[in-house]
Amino acid sequence: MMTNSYTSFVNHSCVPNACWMKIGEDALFVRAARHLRKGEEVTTSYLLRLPTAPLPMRAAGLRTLGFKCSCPRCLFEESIERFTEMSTLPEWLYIIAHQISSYEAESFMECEMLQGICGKGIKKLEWGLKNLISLSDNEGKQQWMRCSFWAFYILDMLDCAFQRRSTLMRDMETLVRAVHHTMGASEDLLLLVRKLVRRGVIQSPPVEAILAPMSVCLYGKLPSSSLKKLNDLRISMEE
Ligand SMILES: C[S@@+](CC[C@H](N)C(=O)[O-])C[C@H]1O[C@@H](n2cnc3c(N)ncnc32)[C@H](O)[C@@H]1O
Repeated sequence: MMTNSYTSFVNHSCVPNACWMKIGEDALFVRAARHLRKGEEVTTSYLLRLPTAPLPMRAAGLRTLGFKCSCPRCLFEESIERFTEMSTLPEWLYIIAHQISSYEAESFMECEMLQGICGKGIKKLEWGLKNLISLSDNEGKQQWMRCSFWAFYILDMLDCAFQRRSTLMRDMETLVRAVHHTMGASEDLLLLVRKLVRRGVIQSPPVEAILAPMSVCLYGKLPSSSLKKLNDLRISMEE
């Protein structure tokens, strides 16, 4: 873990190996999001808004900071775009899907049109991932793409929840693992899954196990009572 004075030397990557941890106004930490190899460059995501988002949105965010990212995830996403055509879906669609899945999960059942579009997009993407990527490094790259479109996956999953509830847990686990693999953590996804557990849409014990590594990235190795206090503090600061 490194603190304020060193964090300004950390470069950006869309597949970072560390994440920011800010406590209060003054404390800024960079903490490892995965095991770091000796000599490996430490990177974080500079994208404060929607860091998990698809390539065009990440690129636009980084343009405002004055550079183009050439990390493996960006290069891969660019190379597969002409097959999946995911960027033909408008940016507002992603933003709305993200807002609904992150903050307004209560109303997810009322978004049939949006869910239909997201579902079609995801089917095309999954087809592309299965058929277009060489088998050698298929798994990791699939994870990156699922991370980029996690809000679409959530809407699609919840849309289908009543027809195939038994697979919801497995799909959710796959998605959380994909985001963890790519980014270390997404606080939005973490909060959403917790919300779904509270509402009884998915069951708690297995979810806790898959969320644990994300919680550790965001808040460190703290007991759940402290995590809750931190989360409550963050939410009350936003209100
Ligand atoms: C906080 S500094 C990072 C440390 C800086 N590279 C240095 O040597 O001091 C931020 C600047 O580093 C550059 N930078 C960081 N990540 C980059 C990346 N993935 N690709 C290109 N430039 C990057 C950009 O110019 C950015 O404005």
